[in-house]
Amino acid sequence: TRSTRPQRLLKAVQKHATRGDPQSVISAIDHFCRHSEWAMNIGDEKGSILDSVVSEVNPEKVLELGTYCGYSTVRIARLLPPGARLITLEFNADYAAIARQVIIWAGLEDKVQLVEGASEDWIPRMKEHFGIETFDFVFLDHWKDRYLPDTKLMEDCGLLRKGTVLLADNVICPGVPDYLAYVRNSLSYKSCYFKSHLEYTKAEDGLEKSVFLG
Ligand SMILES: CNc1ncnc2c1ncn2[C@@H]1O[C@H](/C=C/CNC(=O)c2cc(-c3ccc(F)cc3)cc(O)c2O)[C@@H](O)[C@H]1O
Ligand SMILES: [Mg+2]
Repeated sequence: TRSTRPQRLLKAVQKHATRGDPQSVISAIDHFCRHSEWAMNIGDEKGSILDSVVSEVNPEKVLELGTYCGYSTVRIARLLPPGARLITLEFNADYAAIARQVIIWAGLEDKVQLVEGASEDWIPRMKEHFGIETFDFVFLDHWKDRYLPDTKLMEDCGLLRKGTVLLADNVICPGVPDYLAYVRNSLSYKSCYFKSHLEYTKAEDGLEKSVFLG
């Protein structure tokens, strides 16, 4: 049967990227998505904004919601200091299998823990299962109608501390209106918008950075 797009994306990584070189993995995926098949990776333009926020926060404990093929996982993990850990949640087994291979190709498997499961099931288990008290940085890029409920769940589970940074993809396209209204109106967040473009296109999109104030 015909291969899937994530399988073809992984093939492109294994063909064009150098094992152990995260930048070459990023470039191979961006080239594939720009010249062969569009895929819903954050991409190079918004990816540079992600890079700058991660570098500014310099987090020890990172949570990513929605791994997909692992593109943003690699972007984030390549910038983390030694000993820092990134937990990424992905409930689609096929995508998780591809992402595992992409992360290994980038040589970042020691910094990344890919958990195959749903965010709503695993957020409440971060403390007892992973020994995580609070996260320093959270990247939201899963189903758009889940950003808000999962943010409230992270609050309720005590996983956010004064200064935790949430960075949300796609706040314009496809859009996350309920989440945006919440973080922009809540007295518990200081929020700002980074205007950009939908990955590999000229359409407007952007990232919302929200600092939890406790
Ligand atoms: C709900 N709990 C969950 N727990 C664990 N993993 C979850 C998950 N929800 C979704 N996922 C996974 O995250 C990923 C979902 C991402 C959803 N993203 C989008 O829909 C999206 C869509 C677009 C998009 C934009 C314009 C357009 F015309 C078409 C698509 C662009 C993006 O950057 C996107 O992120 C998948 O791998 C899915 O299996
Ligand atoms: Mg996205």
